[in-house]
Amino acid sequence: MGLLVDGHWQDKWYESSKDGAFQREQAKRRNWVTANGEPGPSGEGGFAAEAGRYHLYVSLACPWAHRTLILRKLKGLESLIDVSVVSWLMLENGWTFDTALGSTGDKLDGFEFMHQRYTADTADYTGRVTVPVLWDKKLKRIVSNESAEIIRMFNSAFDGLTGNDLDFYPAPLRGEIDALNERIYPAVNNGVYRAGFATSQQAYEEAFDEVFAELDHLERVLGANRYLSGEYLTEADIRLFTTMIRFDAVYHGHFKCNLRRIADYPNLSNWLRELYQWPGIAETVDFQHIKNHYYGSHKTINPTGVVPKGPEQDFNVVHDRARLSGKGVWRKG
Ligand SMILES: N[C@@H](CCC(=O)N[C@@H](CS)C(=O)NCC(=O)O)C(=O)O
Repeated sequence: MGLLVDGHWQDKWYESSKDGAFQREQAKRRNWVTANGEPGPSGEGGFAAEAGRYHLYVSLACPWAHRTLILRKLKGLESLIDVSVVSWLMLENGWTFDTALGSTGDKLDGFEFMHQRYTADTADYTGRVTVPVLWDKKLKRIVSNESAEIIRMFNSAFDGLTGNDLDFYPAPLRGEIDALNERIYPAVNNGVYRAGFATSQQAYEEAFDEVFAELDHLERVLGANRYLSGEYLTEADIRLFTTMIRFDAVYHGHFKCNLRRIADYPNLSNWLRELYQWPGIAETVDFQHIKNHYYGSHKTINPTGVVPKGPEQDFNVVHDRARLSGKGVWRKG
């Protein structure tokens, strides 16, 4: 674990604030691929949607990268946007490339380290070296290293090439989806990390309480709604899914979020199984990478690197969500 300073790699664990709270760095590359190359909501223009032009770097362990893999799959982008999968192990060199356990190596340049991808973008880059990264092979630049924005690009920019009309961020539901994301990101997606990476009792307990208060709330929401925003499955569900699928296997133990398991929440666990069984989603889930990465890479939390064998889980068990009315994914047009 480390970061680049003026283009040089430094091995350094996260610095928590004075009160022991974990702080996640803001993503620094925020351009957008758009249908015709016009600028998106942030960054510069010049990134037009083209088949084969962009390459996605992911870790199968990482919940943020996982979102992008799911949207790539559900939006039919697999033949247009190829993927490199980093090693599950992240130690003193940060994310590295190998070809063990389904990792692919760096398919573009055969780099050894992910930080080389960042310095290929900017020779004197300063900041953390995170995944996912969307790379432009034509301009040899990072388009974006912000998953929340990469999934929005995938939702629309390539539609003219794929003909895929599924909409995970439909205009009439945007207010509701934004409100869900604004609650769920700090309390749950990042909340489990704030609990796990806290270096003081107080910071841990605050994060822990927020995680479970929000899960209790979501359990009630999913008692009345088939999906988070109602009858349609949206990006809000996908963003929550990648945290929920990891919860009982890693966040409950490794990040000490152990008040309850997701399996103990009837609505959340049935909703989780429905999403897991959604055509295409299970193929994006890799528990070997997930468990090995967290337990093996965070030596400050688990110095031995020993990976627990359990829990026993079967996400293919039938779910009960058809009792609530649902319309699947919104279609454009
Ligand atoms: N804002 C980013 C966060 C990505 C992120 O923090 N990824 C983690 C992996 S789960 C990472 O690469 N961490 C390496 C580091 O912070 O040094 C996004 O959502 O895309």
